[in-house]
Amino acid sequence: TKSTRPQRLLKAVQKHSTRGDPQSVISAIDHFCRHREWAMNVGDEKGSILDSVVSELNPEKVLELGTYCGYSTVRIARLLPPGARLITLEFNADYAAIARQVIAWAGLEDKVQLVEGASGDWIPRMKEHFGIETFDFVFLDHWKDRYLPDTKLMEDCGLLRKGTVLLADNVICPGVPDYLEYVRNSLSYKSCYFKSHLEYTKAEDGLEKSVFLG
Ligand SMILES: O=C(NC/C=C/[C@H]1O[C@@H](n2ccc(=O)cc2)[C@H](O)[C@@H]1O)c1cc([N+](=O)[O-])cc(O)c1O
Ligand SMILES: [Mg+2]
Repeated sequence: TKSTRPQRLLKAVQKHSTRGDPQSVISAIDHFCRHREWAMNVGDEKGSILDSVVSELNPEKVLELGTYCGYSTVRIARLLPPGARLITLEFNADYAAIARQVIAWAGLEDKVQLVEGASGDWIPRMKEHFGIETFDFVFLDHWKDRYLPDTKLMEDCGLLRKGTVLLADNVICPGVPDYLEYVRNSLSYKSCYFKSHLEYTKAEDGLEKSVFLG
């Protein structure tokens, strides 16, 4: 039977990158997506912006919504200090199986906990199940109609503290208008837009960085 795109992406990682070398994994995925098959990774251009936000923040507790094949998981985890933890939520079991192998190939499994299921089910369980008080950094890159409800859910569950940074992918393409309107108009957030391009294309897209003010 025909392979899936995530399976072909994993094969490209195993063929063209070095085990235990996260940067080579990132480069292999970007090359595959630019020259073989486009895939919905945050990509190299927006990925550099993601890197700078993570490096500046040095977060201890990170939540990623939407693992897919683990590209941004590897980008973030490779920058985390020792002892820092990244929890990444993935709904699709097939994507999760590929992501686990990409994360392991990069040698980052000790920093990453991939949880299978829906964000709406797991966000309310972060405290009792993972012993998380609050997150320092949240990367939103899952279903675009879930960005806003999940942000409100994180607020309601007390998972955001003064200074928690939310970074949202795709605020232009495919777009998340309700989320943007909320974080840009709410008195609880200081928000700013990082203009960039949709991964591996010339179309405009960007990241919205929103600091929770408590
Ligand atoms: O649609 C997009 N992303 C949706 C991602 C969804 C991912 O989040 C997971 N999830 C995890 C937990 C959940 O609760 C729900 C879903 C899904 O199982 C999937 O792995 C998208 C589309 C384009 N595009 O150009 O079309 C570009 C992008 O950068 C994108 O991110
Ligand atoms: Mg995206």
